[in-house]
Amino acid sequence: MSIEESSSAPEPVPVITPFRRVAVIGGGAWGSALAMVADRAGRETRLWIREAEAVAAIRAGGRNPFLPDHDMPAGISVTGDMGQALDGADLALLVIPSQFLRAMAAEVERHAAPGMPVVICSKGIERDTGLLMTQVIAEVMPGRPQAVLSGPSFAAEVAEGQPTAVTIASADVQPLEDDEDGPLDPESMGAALVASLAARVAVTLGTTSFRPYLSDDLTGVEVGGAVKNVLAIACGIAAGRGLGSNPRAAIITRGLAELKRLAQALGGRRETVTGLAGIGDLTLTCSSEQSRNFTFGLALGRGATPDEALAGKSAVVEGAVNAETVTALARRLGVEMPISEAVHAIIRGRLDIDAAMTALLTRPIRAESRALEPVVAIDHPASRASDLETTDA
Ligand SMILES: NC(=O)C1=CN([C@@H]2O[C@H](COP(=O)(O)OP(=O)(O)OC[C@H]3O[C@@H](n4cnc5c(N)ncnc54)[C@H](O)[C@@H]3O)[C@@H](O)[C@H]2O)C=CC1
Ligand SMILES: O=C(CO)COP(=O)(O)O
Repeated sequence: MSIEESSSAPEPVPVITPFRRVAVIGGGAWGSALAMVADRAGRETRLWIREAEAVAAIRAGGRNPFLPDHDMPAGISVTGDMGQALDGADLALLVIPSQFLRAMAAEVERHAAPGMPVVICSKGIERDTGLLMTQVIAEVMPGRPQAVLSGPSFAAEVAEGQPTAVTIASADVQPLEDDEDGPLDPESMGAALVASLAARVAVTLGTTSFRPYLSDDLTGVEVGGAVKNVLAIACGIAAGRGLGSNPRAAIITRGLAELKRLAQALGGRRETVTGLAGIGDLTLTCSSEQSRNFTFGLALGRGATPDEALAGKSAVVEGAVNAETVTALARRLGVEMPISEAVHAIIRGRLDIDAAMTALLTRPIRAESRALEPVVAIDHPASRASDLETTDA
């Protein structure tokens, strides 16, 4: 820092008022952990759980079967009554598996106060429509302010209070000055970010162990959360097949290229992909048996069928459904996502794992970066890529 800078008057620190009453809608592992975060941050917290048995278990023994190794703090009020959970709430966190969010959000809309913002904490794309979760919410809760919370955050570690960093994005980050004539002014954008819903949610949930970063790129954040689950299955499959560290690094890196292409095709930004909700969450879930998506892939790689790998599990494996939703969306947009395609084909039983690996490894040889023009594509000497190209649904 220069002498001139250090002697200048300090910038005024903006005061942001946190939300006081937080309703967490969805009491699976992640909703329960986020309720603990809100409680630790000093917010009046209510947790709505769909399963009456889980509500009863918490009331009787203080533990949620969805997060069985952690005590629910007594300060969190747990209920199976949506109206009660939302009564007086000034913020709701929606923590519902992606394929059920539409139905649950419609119920939230019936009980929520007008203008109460919602924070989407689910990671996925809707199967029937191909819509991102923000688009689903815009349809079901029209006009309601919304933010997205995502990033590398295993529920159990958050419940333990392990240091965790997440991204919170909201769309209300408009430049304060008219910059139609030129590039965005970073100062203006920075000021807008501080005044955004994302910032208010961040001060509502931030603690010494839970650190939010702010963004205005909802699309980039959402695509990261949905695609990393599919790639975690790919890494699990490779591990289950007995493959080592080289293949995992290749899947993560080339998977990130797929994630980036899809995010950009949908209007998301490249720097979001290299942030917590992109590469951060991708590396977490691709390298840990704590991930349900990774362990699902592990079972497939060891020879289980998808049904066998999912049997008897109440925990959601978003990537098992999202392999289909992600690849369908990518095809519609003309985006190449060969690893995700391979995962989808394996789950559907259209391609066996060895054939998928060979097909991926023998795709045409091309420049690592598509930024290099013209894009070269040379036939691989051992080409079997046609296996992948014929797996279309
Ligand atoms: N568990 C984690 O570490 C994290 C999970 N997430 C995301 O949070 C979302 C919720 O996941 P978890 O809390 O982990 O779930 P979970 O696997 O712990 O529990 C399953 C959840 O699904 C709900 N559910 C089951 N059938 C339903 C139906 N028909 N309608 C509505 N809800 C139904 C249950 O009530 C329960 O909340 C997912 O999108 C997941 O990707 C995001 C970050 C971390
Ligand atoms: O999203 C998660 C961590 O950020 C949880 O991943 P899994 O659903 O694969 O367990």
